[in-house]
Amino acid sequence: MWSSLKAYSVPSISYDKITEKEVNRRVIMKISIIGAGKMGTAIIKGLINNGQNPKQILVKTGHYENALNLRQSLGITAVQALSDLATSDIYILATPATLITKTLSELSNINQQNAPIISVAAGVSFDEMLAIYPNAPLLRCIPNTPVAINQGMTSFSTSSHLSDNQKTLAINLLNQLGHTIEVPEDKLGIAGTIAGCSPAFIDVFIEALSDAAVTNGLDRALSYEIITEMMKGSAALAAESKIHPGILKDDVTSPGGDTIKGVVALEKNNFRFAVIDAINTILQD
Ligand SMILES: NC(=O)C1=CN([C@@H]2O[C@H](COP(=O)(O)OP(=O)(O)OC[C@H]3O[C@@H](n4cnc5c(N)ncnc54)[C@H](O)[C@@H]3O)[C@@H](O)[C@H]2O)C=CC1
Ligand SMILES: O=C(O)[C@@H]1CCC=N1
Repeated sequence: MWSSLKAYSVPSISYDKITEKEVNRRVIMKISIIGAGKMGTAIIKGLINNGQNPKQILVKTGHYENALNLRQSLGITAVQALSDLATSDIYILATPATLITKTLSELSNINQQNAPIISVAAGVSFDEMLAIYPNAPLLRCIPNTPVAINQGMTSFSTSSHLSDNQKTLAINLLNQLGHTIEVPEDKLGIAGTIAGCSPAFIDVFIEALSDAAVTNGLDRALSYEIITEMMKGSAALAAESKIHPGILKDDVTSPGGDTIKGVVALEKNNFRFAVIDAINTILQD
């Protein structure tokens, strides 16, 4: 059922449907999440959805009440102080970027097991973090909100202070959330932007297509179903066939037909440039 502006929820796991492969991928380690807003919560949902025991997910939020609410809804373990996370196997920093260095400074005093630290903060470099916590076993990544349903696209970079075992542990965790790609740190900004920010552009596009559908008399919920199925299929066709998008577009545009008229109208309205400009504007920041 399509809801307009309501929070989504991830369906709970049906254990009888879990395959052997999934069982093997299930993790039992203690995961600490520091900051559980939109991204932290999406990661928690993805991990639980993949079979992680929620009690083994320790969550520290800015306001303890938020962690308690997550305990109520997702069954995680809420903690009050960073010092409660001393024996974690892995840390995920998902606070606003402005709080990352302060959090790392505190973490440097409590990370008893020298556990790997994953930062999801956009724009906070290894140099900035290592200046605060020298030799920290860091992995930087930019996930996107579909990690909540294990269909995320996460780009990541690793610091030289991450051992092979620490790297494996961290990447195994990210792999539970969907597709992952390692990139050099100087490419993390652009890779993270096109995957991390663009879900919002896609959502605006879905909304706009739906508005057009409703303008032309189609039921709102039906339009969302048609649009999202169309997007899934189009993305899958491009991903699986690896055919150039220009050729896939040509396949849809029948000579003298409807689609080319729509494509021309998009070009008239600078559709391509609007998209390129959106990404460039983000990166200019
Ligand atoms: N939202 C997204 O799609 C993506 C977000 N990110 C990154 O994730 C991070 C968080 O972004 P959002 O979740 O969107 O923001 P948000 O504002 O929803 O979440 C931030 C959370 O940090 C918590 N927090 C504040 N002070 C804290 C403290 N002292 N200790 C622990 N938690 C504290 C806040 O209560 C809040 O829940 C940012 O660094 C952002 O760059 C990265 C990729 C995608
Ligand atoms: O808007 C932001 O800053 C974060 C980073 C990527 C997606 N959301």
